[in-house]
Amino acid sequence: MEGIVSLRPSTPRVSFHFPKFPSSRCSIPSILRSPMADQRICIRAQQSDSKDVSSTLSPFNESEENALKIKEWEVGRFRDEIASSQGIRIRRRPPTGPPLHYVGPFEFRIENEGNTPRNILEEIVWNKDVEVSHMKEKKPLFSLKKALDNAPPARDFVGALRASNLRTGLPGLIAEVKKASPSRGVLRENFDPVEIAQAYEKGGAACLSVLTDQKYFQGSFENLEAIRNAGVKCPLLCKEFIIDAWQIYYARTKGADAILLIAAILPDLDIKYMTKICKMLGLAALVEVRLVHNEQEMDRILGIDGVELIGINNRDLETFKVDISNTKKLLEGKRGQMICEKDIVIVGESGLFTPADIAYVQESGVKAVLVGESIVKKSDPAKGITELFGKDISCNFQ
Ligand SMILES: O=P(O)(O)OC[C@@H](O)[C@@H](O)c1c[nH]c2ccccc12
Repeated sequence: MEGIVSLRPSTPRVSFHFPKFPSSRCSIPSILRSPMADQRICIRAQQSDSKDVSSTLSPFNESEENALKIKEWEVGRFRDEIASSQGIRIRRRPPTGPPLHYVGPFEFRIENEGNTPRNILEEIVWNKDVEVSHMKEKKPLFSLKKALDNAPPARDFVGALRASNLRTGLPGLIAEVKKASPSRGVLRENFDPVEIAQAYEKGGAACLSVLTDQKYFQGSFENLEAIRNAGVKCPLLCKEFIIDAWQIYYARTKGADAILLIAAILPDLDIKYMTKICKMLGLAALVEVRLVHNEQEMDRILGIDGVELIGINNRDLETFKVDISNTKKLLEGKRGQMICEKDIVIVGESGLFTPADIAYVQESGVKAVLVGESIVKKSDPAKGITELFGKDISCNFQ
């Protein structure tokens, strides 16, 4: 693949080609030998007959602020490069050209795929990046750390799922409090999060998942907080697109007992780091992999120590396609053995509507399910749970 660099000096325009990324992307040497370094060399070579060019081109002569911008830009490119070596196609931010001062008097631009997200997941992540940076300005980490002292205690999310599985002989239910989604639109007009949460608890849910993303799911942290403060005993998963460790602290201050980490967005190092933060805060981390076309994500996550809970999302968040039929294939053989050895709880997520769906994922090795649409749409969500499982799983019943 070739990238094109255009230099637009006040004098004649110069443009030339350079290899955009080295083909092998995983080794450290390829990272150290960054495309940026190649560009610098090219630019210097192109400009070598003009006077004093190397000094104006060198970032080391820029002001500190410019040098910082350049570093940030380079770090962003390295991060995307590392992510891409792990099969992650989601870019954390819209691609931008390097800071203008990178080449001194020249305007420097890389032609890229444009600043349009490639799919809905990438769009959500780009929006989240802006949203989180605003939130961080309002509540810096040190103030969140102080607020942790007043947060309600974290409860055992994974323990509740295991206990429910033992009690009912069926997968433990994580019932989702979700008003809307980009793929299904508004699911419930008359939406009272606390009422729904209480109905789920009454119906036998082991845990709840509360959407907090506002823009795409019409959720909120207020909903999470209200459910926690209403005295609902089921442990709560904060269903958010986490791209920054700050969000984990924030979720905890709002009463979350677990958070979601999406393998399609986060490179291994982020997952390792964030899992450790969760442990430190007493939170469970549900690490989500996609079922559709994706064994690589499962293998990546199985290779990370300390992961206790893996969700297999039957919906591909890039295309919205739902398919549960590969669950069995993904969980058999060596992977199944590893899951057993590590005592990992597998959660089947999305697109589950009938007792037959539940039976199928259970036979495949799933010990818990995450369900939204099929129960949140019901006028009585507690009854919806009984219909979904084909039997009453509430505590009162047994
Ligand atoms: O409503 P459903 O099809 O039962 O799906 C629930 C849940 O799995 C889904 O909302 C979900 C799974 N992973 C996510 C990540 C972000 C937002 C939402 C999700």
